[in-house]
Formats: sequence, C-alpha cells, structure tokens
Amino acid sequence: MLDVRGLRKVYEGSGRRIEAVRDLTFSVGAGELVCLVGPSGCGKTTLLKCVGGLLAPTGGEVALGGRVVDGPPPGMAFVFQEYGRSLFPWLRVGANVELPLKQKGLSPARRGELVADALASVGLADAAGAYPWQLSGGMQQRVAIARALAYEPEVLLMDEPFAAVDAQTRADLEDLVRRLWRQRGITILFVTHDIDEAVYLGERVVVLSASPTVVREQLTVDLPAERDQARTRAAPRFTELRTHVYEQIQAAKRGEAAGQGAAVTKGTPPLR
Ligand SMILES: Nc1ncnc2c1ncn2[C@@H]1O[C@H](COP(=O)(O)OP(=O)(O)OP(=O)(O)O)[C@@H](O)[C@H]1O
Repeated sequence: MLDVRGLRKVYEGSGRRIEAVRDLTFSVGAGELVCLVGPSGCGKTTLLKCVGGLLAPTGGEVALGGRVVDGPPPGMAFVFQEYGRSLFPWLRVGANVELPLKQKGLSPARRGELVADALASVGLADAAGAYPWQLSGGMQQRVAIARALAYEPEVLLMDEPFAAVDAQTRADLEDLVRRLWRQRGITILFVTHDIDEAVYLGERVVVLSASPTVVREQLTVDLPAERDQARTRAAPRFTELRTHVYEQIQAAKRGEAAGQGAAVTKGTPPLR
C-alpha cells in the first residue's frame, strides 16, 4: 500500500548542507499500524513530510497504492504534534473538522454526518459548538484526530501527536488510536521518539538509525491485539520488546552499525 524506496533527503541553503535521510526503504501494508522510532533529530519528521508529499525527496521515492507521491495525495491525512497550531482558533470545533471536507466537494448533509460521526468517535459529540481554545490540550488533539477521521483517509500519518499532552491523557489517546484503527481499518504510520509508546501501539516497529537515517531494524510486535495500559505494559514480552528497541536506539546513538542482517530483517527477538 505504502512503499518508501531508497528515500534520501538533503537540505541545502544558507551555506549549509544537511543530509537528514540517507537511504530509507520500508513498506506499510494496507490496514497496518506501524510505528517509526529513532533517536532525536534522526529525520523522522523529514521522512513523514516526504511520505505525505509535503517535501520533495532528493532521491528515491514514495509510492501510495503503486502511484508515486509528488504532492499531498487525496487519501492521506495528518495529525501533528502541535494541535494548538493545527486548529483554527476562530472556527468552532465542528467547522474545524468540516473544513477539509469542503475541499472534497461533499454535500453539506454528508459533511454534517461525517463531522458528527468523527466527533462522537473521539468522545467529543458535545463539543462541536466550542472554540478550540475553550478545550484542554488532550481534547484539542482529539479534535485534530476527528478532523483526520472525518476525511476518511486510507492512510493516516501521525507525527509525535501526543508529545505535548500529560501522561494520563496520552495513555487515553493511545488507546483511542488503537480502537479507531481496529474499528476503521485505516493504515497508520505513527512517528514517536517514545519507545514504550511505539511498542504499545504498533503491530510493527521500524527502528531508525541516527541521522543521516537508514532503517536499522524492523520488529514485529507479537503482543495480543487487545491491549491494555496496565496489563500489556506489565507483560514480560512487552518488557523484552521495549528493552530490545531501547538497546537498538542506544546503539544507533553511539553510531554502531546494526547487527548483521538486522537492517531490514522482519523479526522478533526470541524469548530469552
Ligand atoms: N527545513 C530544514 N532545513 C534544514 N535542515 C533541516 C530542516 N528540517 C530539518 N532539518 C535537519 O534535518 C535533520 C532531521 O530533522 P527532523 O526534524 O526530520 O528530525 P526528527 O527525528 O523529527 O527530530 P525530533 O526527534 O527532534 O523531532 C536535523 O539535523 C535537522 O536540523
């Protein structure tokens, strides 16, 4: 469904040249929830912007459903970290969620249905008439998620969407994403620097190297689909997986090469 092939991005300008992404290749299957995790500054946002067609790659390509991405594809929606900047403060919540639907050319009646359904899905059925600034940070991020859902995307790109909310809200929003993913069958690519979040949320974790970035490892998360903040995080397998990813990231920060064959292997660390 989503193929990233030999992706390279070099920023040039103001006398500086930064190779942010060196050579990234991975795929995300239809309906998969994949988390991308890597050291700080390793190029996660750059990668996601290239995937979403917001930034042109220097080399390689991104393809969605076999078509090369050369601008924001119609079937993609984004949720960014900075919910405060992604919602329009002068529009009520309902109008914020509806805005992208107007660009889709849907009838007012259909737009109304999608807005109501999306807000209900994120537990904000009553908030349509409020302004974003009247809501808490976690609620504003729910609005951003509702706006993406109402758009009925095939692929949802999420860039550290919960980095700015408190721990309890973050746990609730993680469970919301898992629930919506299971209910709606959307393909989700979720970028985070939080190792526990990546393992808790993902069906697969793609571990990136330090910048200039390559894929260091791909890991299948063999935890049950039904996840629970208390029980899943206390499970021995969860601890093993997060320890493994942590060690990979520490090694990446030290600039060590991945173990032989680890760069693009699909696998799971064996139970010790
Ligand atoms: N517009 C830009 N112009 C020049 N360099 C940039 C630009 N955007 C990002 N970079 C550089 O590219 C590298 C990767 O940045 P990017 O924001 O993609 O990393 P990240 O992994 O998302 O970071 P973080 O973990 O801090 O969110 C960094 O060295 C950064 O300074």
